[in-house]
Amino acid sequence: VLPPAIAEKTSGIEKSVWVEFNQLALEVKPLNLGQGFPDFAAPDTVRKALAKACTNDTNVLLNQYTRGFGHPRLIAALSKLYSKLIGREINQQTEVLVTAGAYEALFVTIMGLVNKGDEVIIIEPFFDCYMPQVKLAGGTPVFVPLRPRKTTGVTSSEDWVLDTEELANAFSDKTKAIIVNTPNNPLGKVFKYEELMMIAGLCKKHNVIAIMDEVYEWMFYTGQEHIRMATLPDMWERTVTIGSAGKTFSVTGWKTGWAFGPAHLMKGPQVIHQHSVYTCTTPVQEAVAEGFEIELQRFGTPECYFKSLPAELEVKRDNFVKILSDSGLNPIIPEGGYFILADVSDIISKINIGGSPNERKDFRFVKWLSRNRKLQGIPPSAFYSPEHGHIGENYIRFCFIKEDENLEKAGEILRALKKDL
Ligand SMILES: Cc1ncc(COP(=O)(O)O)c(CNOCC(=O)O)c1O
Repeated sequence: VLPPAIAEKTSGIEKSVWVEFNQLALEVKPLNLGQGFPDFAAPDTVRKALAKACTNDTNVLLNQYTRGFGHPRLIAALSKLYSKLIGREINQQTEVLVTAGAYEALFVTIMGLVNKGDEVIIIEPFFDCYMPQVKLAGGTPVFVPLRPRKTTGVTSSEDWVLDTEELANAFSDKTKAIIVNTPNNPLGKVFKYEELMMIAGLCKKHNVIAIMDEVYEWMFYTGQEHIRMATLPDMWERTVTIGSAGKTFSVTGWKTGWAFGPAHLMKGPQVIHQHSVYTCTTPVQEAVAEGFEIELQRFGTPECYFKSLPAELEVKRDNFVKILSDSGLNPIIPEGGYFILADVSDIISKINIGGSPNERKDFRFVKWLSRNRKLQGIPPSAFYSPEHGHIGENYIRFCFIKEDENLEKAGEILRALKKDL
């Protein structure tokens, strides 16, 4: 008899939408508008910086271990950038932690702050790892969904709002933290000042920490602005902000992220980090640091990558909204991020998508579309709790940080599907 293997703490969190649908993509080889990464080259600034770091004959130690909480050059760049954005001096030694992607920043923050039995409020739709990470920390996730105020005609992520009473009722004396993702994946909602102030008020009233997932902080479109919770009155001391080099510089394969906040909130995450990943890749951190130094030089100009990328994405977004509308899918126009949800209930009602009845409609539809029309998205109900999955299951999520020709190809596939129905 073999010893009992998998740890009990993994029960209930075995599934991962990324594992399942990346496997499908490998099998089917569809046009993949599923997982969020660009299908075009990353900016030369950081690519050249990485090549230089790896092959630097004067500083050969760039291929060896660096400082555990973050490579000094990157910590300095992050502190300089965010001190400017937050409007306060961020201490390089105690208030910034570099991690293996924002994924790890979320993990060490939740593991480092949440005690067994603590409740953590998660606003839906949410980046799927929040729930399993809260459970691994022994916490209890409490879900509060954004709900659409408007579902007919052209809609926007702005139409998806929190019911303030429902949110207020979710707080209890056990609530330790609330996780807010703005700009939001998969909706693309950019939380407004008033919405963040409402959340901040509840955090202060119940002495709750705000864990802000801001990996899409530069990707907001005309008429929008990204407001940082840590800048709101009396919120610095109770906010941990999380960022991603993968999203900021379009290098998702580099798996480098960060968390920053007051020293008393960073201590726990640092302890978890030092006993798990301990230190992140040195040459990549060197290259990301150089990337930030370059962008800080030209900060605010149209050439700055933090401006040029969203400008390029907004054109892609508007083109893809038209492609979806022309194909009979009702898009929710995102205010930010690089994903778009489209209502597919009309299409689903006209085809036999098959699949097992205990699987949500959107999971079955995404598999059907990938296998039968070689176009892959992601099922949005994966970004909901089981009880609220019905809110997302009439949609499909597409990623539009893709070459224009690939977005056009997706349009051809979808228009052909509409014709066949
Ligand atoms: C909100 C959010 N937080 C955190 C992360 C993780 O960031 P990183 O890649 O830096 O670990 C991501 C990356 N998402 O990409 C997968 C997808 O949705 O297709 C994210 O969207």
